[in-house]
Amino acid sequence: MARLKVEHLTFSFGYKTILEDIGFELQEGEVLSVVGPSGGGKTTLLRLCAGLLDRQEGLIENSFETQSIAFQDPRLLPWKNVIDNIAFGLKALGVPKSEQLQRAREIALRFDLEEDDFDKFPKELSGGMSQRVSFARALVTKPDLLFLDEPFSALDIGLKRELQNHVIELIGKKEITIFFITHDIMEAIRLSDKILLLEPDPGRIVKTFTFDRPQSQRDDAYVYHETAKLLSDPYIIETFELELK
Ligand SMILES: Nc1ncnc2c1ncn2[C@@H]1O[C@H](COP(=O)(O)OP(=O)(O)OP(=O)(O)O)[C@@H](O)[C@H]1O
Repeated sequence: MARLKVEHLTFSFGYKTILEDIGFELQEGEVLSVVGPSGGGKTTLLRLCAGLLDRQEGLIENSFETQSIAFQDPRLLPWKNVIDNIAFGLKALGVPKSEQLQRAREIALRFDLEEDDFDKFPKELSGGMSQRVSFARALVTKPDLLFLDEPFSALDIGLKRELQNHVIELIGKKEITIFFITHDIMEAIRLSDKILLLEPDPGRIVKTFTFDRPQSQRDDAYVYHETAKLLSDPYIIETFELELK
């Protein structure tokens, strides 16, 4: 079974220690979230795990065969239209052109992009549309491991729920493993099997929360209840510097 295993990971930018002695395991089919305050090192951890930054101390073992990443900022190629942006990863995998276009169109429609939008270039798209294109591009290759760096944070509530539901569908089919970073505890509870709480300066994992109920059965009542529970947890209160009322 594939897994991402991290042990005693410590990382610095210059003289500043950003992450200290991080350890966790993400098993195939699981969703693991990292939550914590801004600047705590979440993106740095994701970039290390995805191989975008070189490891300094500690161990990272990633045995997933394929992976992709969706970032908060869509990072579309400005000279390619919607469909070619989505198909870009398939081209790199050597998928024939006609199949690239067919798969890109299918996923674009599933993400509620319209035929009229397919020929548009990134500068002609709204923020929400760009985000959907970016998300479609990450998923079109059917990666075994998906890294999500706050991909929903700039979206309106309707669109956020829609994309989250799409992720929940994939999770239900056990088709994907997800490493997810977010500021949003409610979002993390909706989607995750496990949440790691990252305390800043230097970034350390101070607590792990686990959720047994399948994501497809987490209704609003469950999510609100679990959120309220987490928001009264002393580690969450201290890490996010929440004031008790
Ligand atoms: N390339 C870099 N060079 C130097 N310092 C960096 C670099 N990238 C990030 N940092 C610093 O590392 C720390 C952690 O940043 P990181 O982006 O990982 O945090 P984060 O928890 O993802 O924050 P946010 O939630 O705001 O995105 C910050 O102090 C940031 O200024």
